[in-house]
Amino acid sequence: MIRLGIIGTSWITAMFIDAAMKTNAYDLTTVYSRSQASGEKFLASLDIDTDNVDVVTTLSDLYQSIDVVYIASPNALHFEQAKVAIQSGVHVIVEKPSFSNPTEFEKIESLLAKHPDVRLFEAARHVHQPNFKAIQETVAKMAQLQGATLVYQKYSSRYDAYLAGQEPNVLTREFSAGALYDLGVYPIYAALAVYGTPNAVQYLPRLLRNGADGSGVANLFYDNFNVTVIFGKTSNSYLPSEFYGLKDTISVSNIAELEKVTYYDGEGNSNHLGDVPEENPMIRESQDFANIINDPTTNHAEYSQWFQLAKQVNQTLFDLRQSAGIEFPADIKE
Ligand SMILES: NC(=O)C1=CN([C@@H]2O[C@H](COP(=O)(O)OP(=O)(O)OC[C@H]3O[C@@H](n4cnc5c(N)ncnc54)[C@H](OP(=O)(O)O)[C@@H]3O)[C@@H](O)[C@H]2O)C=CC1
Ligand SMILES: O=C1CO[C@H](CO)[C@@H](O)[C@@H]1O
Repeated sequence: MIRLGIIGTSWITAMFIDAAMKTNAYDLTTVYSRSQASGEKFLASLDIDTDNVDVVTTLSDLYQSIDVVYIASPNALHFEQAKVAIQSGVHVIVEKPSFSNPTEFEKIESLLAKHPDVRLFEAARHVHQPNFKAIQETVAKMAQLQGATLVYQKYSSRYDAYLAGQEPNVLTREFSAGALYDLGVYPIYAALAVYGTPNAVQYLPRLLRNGADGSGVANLFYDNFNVTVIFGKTSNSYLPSEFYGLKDTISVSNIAELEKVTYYDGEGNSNHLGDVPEENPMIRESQDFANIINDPTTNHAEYSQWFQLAKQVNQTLFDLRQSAGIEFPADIKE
């Protein structure tokens, strides 16, 4: 069993733990929280046997007792927490977006080179779903690609707090957040996983009063087509995403959740691709990561592919941000 520790005690961590337990590959051993009380409260909220789980409040206590850490803290904290994990010989599963900028990513890559037995995964759950593989395989068969329109726009419960005058982490540049890094990362990941790295990018954001982006439209320019990406945290969209061949189209109900994937041929006849996803969308990624931790040699090519994709996404998010003049304090810390 892989000894799992976690950082971050919000709902997404509970979902990851549920997924990890369902794979039967992990054993939750340690919860890290800034406060003992909130760590214990989180532990008590889990629907699993937690008798042998410790709550700790320092990273050194966390990292001495685990094989892998799942990091779901605000984005700007990922770098330091992952760095110390790697230095401690602990594998890392870091939530999207993994790091604030390419400088942080490259520092992590250099550190990993000094710790060759340690693996780092970005938790981009959608690209591990069978329905995502169905999209990739179908696009690969399409004649004369014409690009895509990808949408992920979801009203943030934290936008209520913002409107009431507060500064929730996910809507601030201080925590390397905003619409592009929080939600845009899903369609950007999808575009790069399907089409590779774009030649050029452009981002037109709508900024909040604090300079973070609340919503926006991005364009990714490839040799023969463009990908338009629409995302935001200030309203809900029910538009599907689409990938275009010359006459045929793949329509996806939601590019992050991938509940329904439909193929339309040139005459408009449709058929469903893939399957109904599991209720917990993190099961596939946690299983994929466990396979690599348990057998790093056999699964090395797959690991390298994901790592390179994570690196390209990190660079693309940064380039998009640069094109819009959005700076994060983490860029200055470089
Ligand atoms: N894959 C997915 O579907 C999702 C992924 N995410 C990702 O998970 C990560 C966390 O997001 P989210 O839960 O919204 O983040 P939050 O702002 O809610 O913070 C998460 C946790 O981090 C700790 N924390 C909060 N503020 C601070 C701070 N100022 N300093 C240090 N620690 C802090 C808290 O844990 P404690 O108090 O116990 O220390 C908190 O529970 C992000 O990277 C996000 O992108 C988020 C939602 C869904
Ligand atoms: O990845 C994510 C998916 O949805 C959440 C909100 O519902 C986001 O805030 C989050 O970061």
